Amino acid sequence: MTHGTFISFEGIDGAGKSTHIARVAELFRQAGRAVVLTREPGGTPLSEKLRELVLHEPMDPLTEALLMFAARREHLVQVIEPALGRGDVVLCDRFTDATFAYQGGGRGFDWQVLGQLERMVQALPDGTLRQPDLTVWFDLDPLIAAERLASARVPDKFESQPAHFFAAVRAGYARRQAEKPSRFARIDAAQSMDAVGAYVSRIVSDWLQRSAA
Ligand SMILES: Nc1ncnc2c1ncn2[C@@H]1O[C@H](COP(=O)(O)OP(=O)(O)O)[C@@H](O)[C@H]1O
Ligand SMILES: Cc1cn([C@H]2C[C@H](O)[C@@H](COP(=O)(O)OP(=O)(O)O)O2)c(=O)[nH]c1=O
Repeated sequence: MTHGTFISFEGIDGAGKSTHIARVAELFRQAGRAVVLTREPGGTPLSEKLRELVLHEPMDPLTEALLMFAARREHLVQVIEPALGRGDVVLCDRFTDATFAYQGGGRGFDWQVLGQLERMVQALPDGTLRQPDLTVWFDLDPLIAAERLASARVPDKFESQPAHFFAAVRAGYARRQAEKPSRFARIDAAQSMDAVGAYVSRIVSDWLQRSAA
């Protein structure tokens, strides 16, 4: 079966993911690859409806985690798996690491239960687990992220959380990286936009070279 390339982009709100994803898409297109640019929660009409709910309605932490995974399941089946089957590059603004970081780290929801949901939702027919081939983690001090966001946009439910919530989310990402170090590329997102952009490009170029070898 053809297998494309699946890259996720992670980090606390305001770390700079959205700024750099379009540039990564361009790099792959220049290399002749078809690119699917998508996001979570979201990426299908139903998942986008679920996104509206989870980003704006207060709810119980289990309900929140289940809706994230429900949106993900739909996204996997409708968009991600077909694209990988065609051999495309899927660039996803957040994936399951965000659930571990936000619902696990930030909200304190049980890490093992999240692992069970992950195995249920991301199981492939051959019994393996769908995971990104590469996860680019924009790591940033929550105080710097808050300064950036203050002048950037109206905050949603998550973005209105206090700095200690984002410190816990950041710790959640660090825990995920420690569990799967080979999948993660950590970027010091406190650097200038140009420096971060150059580093992201280098990571992706290395990836292109490796996948062409
Ligand atoms: N390296 C950087 N230095 C300073 N400001 C940045 C940097 N990267 C992004 N920004 C700004 O910070 C804000 C949040 O960036 P964004 O890419 O939307 O973050 P995210 O998608 O991770 O939430 C935007 O106004 C963006 O222009
Ligand atoms: C995918 C995912 C996102 N989120 C949160 C993180 C973000 O605050 C929010 C939406 O992410 P994002 O698309 O990065 O927001 P924006 O478009 O405003 O940059 O959803 C979770 O809490 N759990 C998840 O599993």
